[in-house]
Amino acid sequence: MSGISVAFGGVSALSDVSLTVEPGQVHGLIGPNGAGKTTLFNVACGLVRPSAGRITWRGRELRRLRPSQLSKLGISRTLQGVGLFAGLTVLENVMVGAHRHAKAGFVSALLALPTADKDDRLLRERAHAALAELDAEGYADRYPGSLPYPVQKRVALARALVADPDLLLLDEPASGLSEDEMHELGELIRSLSARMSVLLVEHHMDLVMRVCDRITVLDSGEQIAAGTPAEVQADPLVTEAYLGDAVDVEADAAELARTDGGTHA
Ligand SMILES: Nc1ncnc2c1ncn2[C@@H]1O[C@H](COP(=O)(O)OP(=O)(O)OP(=O)(O)O)[C@@H](O)[C@H]1O
Repeated sequence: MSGISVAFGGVSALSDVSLTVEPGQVHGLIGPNGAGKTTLFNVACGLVRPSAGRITWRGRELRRLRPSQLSKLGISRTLQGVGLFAGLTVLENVMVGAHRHAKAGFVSALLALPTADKDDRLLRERAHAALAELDAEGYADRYPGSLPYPVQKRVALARALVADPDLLLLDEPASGLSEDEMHELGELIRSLSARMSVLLVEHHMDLVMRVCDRITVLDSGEQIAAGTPAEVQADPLVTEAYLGDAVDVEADAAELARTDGGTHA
């Protein structure tokens, strides 16, 4: 993505931001609250159309990227939250992610049309394998709503991985996870980079610093730094941006303490 700008109702959310995810690398996107991370992620997914800038994928410019094109392009994503279909089993949810590999298409496979038998078997095999990789195969026949949140997140990741993407877009995959689960997620993301590129939007700084090859830092819609984890950590602009955020949080807490909200906190 290069020179990306986005404005919501005339208010600038991103201004001239450029970011390249190199093949086989994990690229982190960080920044304080409201920095524009989700907006840039949504541009990469085709959910937000930039007012300026270019999106290029494998040397070809994507003029009107739509979310529905992503899987054909070899791009998978997980969004904040989990977004699983409540009425489908875990296995069926993951099969939805594999549909680009089915000749007859997922719908005919789900309806078990005779021509789709072979596809159906292949889809199931792929989905089982993806669940096994995420250590979630035991939940294949369960419905998402009955599962703990961290397991739902693993299923959502399996659904993204089953398509065997070349680029995986992850929006806050560690939210709601325990320390141990986050550690496992870090190992998984590192191992994935052997077969795909990853764009990782994440608040947990230790995870980002551990797994990323390169990091882009946004603040108030502008790119303030980019480089290796060590370079970014040593950049005074980055420290300043995060300190500003910490001061804001402290000021918010002080404000809250002065109001009724504080007495009930
Ligand atoms: N749909 C929208 N309509 C109007 N303004 C928006 C919209 N989405 C985001 N914004 C604004 O754009 C700016 C960037 O928001 P964004 O959610 O991308 O930041 P972020 O870095 O992901 O923040 P956080 O870490 O809090 O999730 C913010 O000022 C936000 O209020």
